[in-house]
Amino acid sequence: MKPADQSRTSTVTQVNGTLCNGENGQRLKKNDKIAEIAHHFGRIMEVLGLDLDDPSLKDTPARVAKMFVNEAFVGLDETQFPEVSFFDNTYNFDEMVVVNDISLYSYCEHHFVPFFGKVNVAYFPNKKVIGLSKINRIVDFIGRKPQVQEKLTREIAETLSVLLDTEHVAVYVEANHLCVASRGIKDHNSHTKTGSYLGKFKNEWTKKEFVSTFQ
Ligand SMILES: Nc1nc2c(ncn2[C@@H]2O[C@H](COP(=O)(O)OP(=O)(O)OP(=O)(O)O)[C@@H](O)[C@H]2O)c(=O)[nH]1
Ligand SMILES: [Zn+2]
Repeated sequence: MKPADQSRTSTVTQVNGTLCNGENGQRLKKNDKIAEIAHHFGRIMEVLGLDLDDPSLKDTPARVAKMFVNEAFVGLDETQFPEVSFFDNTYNFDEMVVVNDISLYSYCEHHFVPFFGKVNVAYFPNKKVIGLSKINRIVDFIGRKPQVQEKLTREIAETLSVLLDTEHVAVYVEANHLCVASRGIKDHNSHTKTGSYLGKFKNEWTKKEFVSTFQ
């Protein structure tokens, strides 16, 4: 099941048989998106004074465009949301399930440079239990688009809440932002921590039990 199946999310539009994100007027097929981005990225390189005839640089515009659409920003295309397998909670497990240290790669929407780190997720199962690796896949997918850490944290929590049909979800993200570390203030020691606590996790004791698994 994909969250696009749920009423909560749907910015997807069908264009010429291909599903694209329609929110920003980007009603293009995937290959047209790649061609368009390659054209504009090539222009950026030219404006910067780079030689597009250099054998090492000539394929860079197309390479970057493919990377943006298929990898770095694939999370903008909801049709690529990972397939998720569920299992009936026949054993009636109603304790906290925690997954720690999920790898995260994302992009700052202000500077278009990466931020990356770790995500911790917990939930109380309702009628469904999710395959463990699927939580990592969902975090990876939601990470792969330009955004701020606060929005990312909340989106992971809300998506899991819908998919798992439980209001009891917690997400904690710790990340290093290259826009802070490699430019601007150039502070490579600081990192940013954000949490989203839904349902029972608003209770201080429950939140503490979750936080104690990684701090
Ligand atoms: N709240 C939040 N801010 C972010 C995130 N990623 C980047 N930023 C901040 O977005 C802000 C953009 O500020 P601006 O003043 O417009 O940009 P800037 O002149 O490049 O700012 P400096 O980074 O301070 O050089 C910066 O303070 C960034 O640190 C994020 O995930 N969450
Ligand atoms: Zn930034």
